[in-house]
Amino acid sequence: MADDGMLLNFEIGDAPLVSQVKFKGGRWRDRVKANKSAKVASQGGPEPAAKPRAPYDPNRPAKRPRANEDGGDHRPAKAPRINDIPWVPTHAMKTGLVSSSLFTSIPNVVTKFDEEEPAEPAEPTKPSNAPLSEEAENFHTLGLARRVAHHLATKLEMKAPTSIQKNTIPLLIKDDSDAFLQAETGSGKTLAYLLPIVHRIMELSMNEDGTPKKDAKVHRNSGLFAIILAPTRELCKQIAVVLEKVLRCAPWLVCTTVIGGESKHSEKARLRKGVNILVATPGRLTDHLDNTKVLDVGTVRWLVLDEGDRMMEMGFEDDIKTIVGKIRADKLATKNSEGLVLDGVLPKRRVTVLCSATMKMNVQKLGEISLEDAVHITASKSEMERDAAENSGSTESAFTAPAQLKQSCIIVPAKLRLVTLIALLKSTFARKGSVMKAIVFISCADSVDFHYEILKDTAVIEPPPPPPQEGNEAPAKKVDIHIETTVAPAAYITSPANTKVMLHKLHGSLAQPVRSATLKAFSECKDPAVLITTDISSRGLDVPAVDLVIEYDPAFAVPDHVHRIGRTARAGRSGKAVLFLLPGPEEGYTGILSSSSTITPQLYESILQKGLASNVNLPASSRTDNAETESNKRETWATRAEALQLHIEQRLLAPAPGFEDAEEGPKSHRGKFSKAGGKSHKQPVKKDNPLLDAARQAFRSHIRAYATHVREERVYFDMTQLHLGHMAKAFGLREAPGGIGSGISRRTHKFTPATSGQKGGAGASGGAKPSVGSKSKFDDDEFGQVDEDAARRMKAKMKMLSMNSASEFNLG
Ligand SMILES: Nc1ncnc2c1ncn2[C@@H]1O[C@H](COP(=O)(O)OP(=O)(O)OP(=O)(O)O)[C@@H](O)[C@H]1O
Repeated sequence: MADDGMLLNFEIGDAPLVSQVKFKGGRWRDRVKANKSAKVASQGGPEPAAKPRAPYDPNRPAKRPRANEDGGDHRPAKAPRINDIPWVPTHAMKTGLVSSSLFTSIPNVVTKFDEEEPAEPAEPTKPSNAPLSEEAENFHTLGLARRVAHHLATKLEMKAPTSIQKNTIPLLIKDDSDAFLQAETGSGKTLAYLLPIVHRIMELSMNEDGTPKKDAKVHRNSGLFAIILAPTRELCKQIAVVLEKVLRCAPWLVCTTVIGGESKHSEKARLRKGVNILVATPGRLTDHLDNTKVLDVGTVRWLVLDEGDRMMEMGFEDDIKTIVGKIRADKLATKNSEGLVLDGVLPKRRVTVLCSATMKMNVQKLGEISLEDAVHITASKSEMERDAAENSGSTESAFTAPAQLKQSCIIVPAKLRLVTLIALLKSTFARKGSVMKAIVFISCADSVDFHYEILKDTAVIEPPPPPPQEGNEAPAKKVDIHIETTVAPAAYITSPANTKVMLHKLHGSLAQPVRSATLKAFSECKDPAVLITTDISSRGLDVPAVDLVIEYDPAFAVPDHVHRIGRTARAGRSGKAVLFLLPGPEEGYTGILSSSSTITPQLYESILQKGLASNVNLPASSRTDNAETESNKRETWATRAEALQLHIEQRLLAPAPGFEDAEEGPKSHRGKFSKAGGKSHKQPVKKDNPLLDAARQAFRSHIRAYATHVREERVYFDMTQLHLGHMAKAFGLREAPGGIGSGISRRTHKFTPATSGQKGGAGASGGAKPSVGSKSKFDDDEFGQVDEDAARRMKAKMKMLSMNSASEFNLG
């Protein structure tokens, strides 16, 4: 592929390469300039390193004095003009394309950085969501049957409960009140509500000595006792997997899911066979309650609403009202159809449990719909933490990130975002074993698609091996067709230590089997892996070994940020979270985040330096020789960043396959010519590279998504302050494409990711393309609230853009 060629040319600083450059085509001025620089380069001069460049000092204060303010220039040295760089990809010369500098006209960062790297605390921070000490607590002493406690300890390697489990389990075993469970991400809320439910259902078939009854054993047809609702199919599946593991100690009990994405017929068939615990998405359950007669909720004693606030946010309020109403309306059966007495062992009333790590205002509303005299159960906090939470007075601040999670932010100028992201991922995976899994959160599906395409290896996944020949014993390797377009090696992120890093993408516009298979692939990947995703992965997702979360686009609201970063540092494990912010108003955003946790600012320059310090960990396909040569040592991170950006821009501008072939002219012409007996007229038809289209679409969706930050936070995420031209650079584009204005006028903080086709998801977090079975996420009807102010600001922005169309990117 042409891209590969460019990757090869990305190997920089090799003199022999320069002498092979022949400049043809393009504008004559560019050819003359290019020939001049090639001639100079072939005579050994001027090398990038020879240019006067301010040495980079990572320890310098980030509050950068302006150039000459203190007699020196602390900004990265101006990168050489592209035509002066002898290793510039030949394609740029051929087509007369020139890149603008990444380091010019970038806004000042006002955040103050520590002069020195913050010293590591003498003692590592104590995890706040870890299991308690085994000596002090165990599951049996909380009231769980010995059989369950033993199963947890021996089969699931869980010997002691977490704090929220310790506080919830005894209460839900003894008491029949409604409950609101609230604890940090990764603190084990799922088992906190599952274990008491399983324990009490199991009790129906246990003797007093804890042995299973011989005759009256509960089986799958004994009744549906509990329904667990969760907002996304992924989360439902995850809950079902945990439940299945627990139920291995009571194999006579059965759980299943009704979540859509498969035929209703097969879901009905499973319900008909009988089920004791059902995990469902609200939309699908409502459908079954309306249409599936076999679904009898008379015996249901528990209704759990996991991630309740998210369900409200996704527009499931009406479904939840319907479900609660139908369950409550159905008379509570004291005996099941087989005459088994349920009261006394199971709760005497219908118990509702609401669950979340954060509490948005809509949880209160959900509480009003579903809870009656609920007990508020939280994880035990130290006195100091409780005081801090109370003193802060904020409703959201009580919900902090796990204490052991290390948070930092990078203030990156828009133009440098993409190269900084690549540099960060490269340095992250530079050492073997240090980071196994990273999640990158991006605001919309189109942008996820684009970044996946840019970061993946151009040679996608190995084709499936041929079927075994007769006599050939080797079993055929199974390749999951669902992940062919969502899992690929990551070309830019590899290092000599980690030569294989797998890239995954996930968003709500993908078909359900693809989503499930991709998540499974990420979760089970033995190689280091990166997941690029929308907020669809922010809630409840429990993937072991996620060491790093990168918020490349900030969350649309603070609670979403808390959930996103909570994908790491789970159950006492360590983890890091990095937030990308733009210089300017966005820098103030850390103020509202750091009321509950410390966020250390990092210099983007040091990220670039770390990630692009050496040439040897460039994409495998671009390496002609792994040895660190003298010439590539001379390169600086700034020129490497320029080269990387240029390379990406070139990939976008490379002609689409078939561009060089002359194509038939328009049909009408062809007909005319042939009728007249003339020669068939061929004319080249320009086709844009699909990657360029993807970049433009991603850019548009990104800008639209930017407008959907919650109203209170728009002071930090201010559309009017966004430099669209600079932002375009972060998508490998040389100028901002048009077409952003339409649709921007309508926005809402009730953005709804198209997570599953359960609800036609509107909004940015799920992506800016139509979800499965839904309309475009920016369709007018999808938005509940019209923001005329946003429309006005956007129009002004677009006007400004068209006035400045001779932007700095139109250099060619
Ligand atoms: N007692 C325990 N001992 C060890 N590990 C546990 C224990 N309880 C739960 N875990 C593990 O902790 C992880 C997080 O659990 P879970 O997904 O229930 O957290 P959560 O509080 O629901 O998080 P979130 O709010 O992000 O959804 C899981 O991998 C789970 O297996």
